[in-house]
Amino acid sequence: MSASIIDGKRIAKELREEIAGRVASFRGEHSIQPKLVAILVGEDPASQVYIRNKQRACEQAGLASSLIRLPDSVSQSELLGQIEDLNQAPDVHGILVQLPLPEGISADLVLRAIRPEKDVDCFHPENVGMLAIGTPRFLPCTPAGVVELLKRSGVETRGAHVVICGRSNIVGKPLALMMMQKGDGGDATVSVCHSRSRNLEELTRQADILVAAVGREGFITGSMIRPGATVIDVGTNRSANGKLVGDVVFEEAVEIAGAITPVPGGVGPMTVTLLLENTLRGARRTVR
Ligand SMILES: Nc1nc(=O)c2c([nH]1)NC[C@@H]1CN(c3ccc(C(=O)N[C@@H](CCC(=O)O)C(=O)O)cc3)C=[N+]21
Repeated sequence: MSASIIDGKRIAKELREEIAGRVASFRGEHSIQPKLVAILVGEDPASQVYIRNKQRACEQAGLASSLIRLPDSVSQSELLGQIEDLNQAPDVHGILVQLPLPEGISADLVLRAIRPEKDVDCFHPENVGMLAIGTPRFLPCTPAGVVELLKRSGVETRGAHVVICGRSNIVGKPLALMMMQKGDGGDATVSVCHSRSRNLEELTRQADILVAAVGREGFITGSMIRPGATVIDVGTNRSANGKLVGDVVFEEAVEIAGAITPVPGGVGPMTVTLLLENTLRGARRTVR
């Protein structure tokens, strides 16, 4: 048996074209070009890939984007000053500060400094709170990308047991919130596993949908997957040979799963696409 491959690249392209259409009509109606500004501190290689793809995607969808590069040595207060300028700028609708940040800068403080109405990552505590109570302002890009990918590949989440490996604030935790929510793309029974979980394999084998969001190459092996399950690989790890790899041992998993996302070409392109959607949403707010 061999799993069907969920083509994130193709699905992201489809969604991107839809967004481009909506951006065009928004621009026509309001004469405003939605704009995203990303701040990159230092030279994190994973962030470089993300930034490159983001810039290109913005261009293709008709969004304005710019990148502010700051040196590793930048002080926290300088960074906060930059953010405040962007908070005030009327032509900026989305602000994204690339993570991880260098030592000596508090990510917590920085993320709180971003004006919640421009927080296209959905990392600000106010936006996380709104998501948690079911009245989201933005949907966080990677979790929303996962939900959209499942929806568009016909994987039913309603009543399904979703097992998420990883409890980060960026992926595991918000994805759990979204998938347990009432309604379309949600209504799942959600379990969240992490490094302290006992009998991990016993838990993952119960999954109808298994999400790997651990950040460790080779973490999910074939024996952890129930035959026929859908496997979503959120990992973006840099392998020893320089290649981008996920958390799942793909060659094993593809023989057991019913459907599986590859890395690259799975969740990654969806993350970038949902960022475009959020930037448009940020711009919409200013005309309402
Ligand atoms: N504030 C913040 N928000 C983030 O969402 C965030 C971040 N910081 N820091 C870095 C990580 C990493 N990340 C990726 C997103 C897309 C791809 C992506 O497009 N991957 C493609 C392309 C791979 C390639 O071009 O080689 C793929 O998997 O097919 C990769 C990595 C977002 N992150």
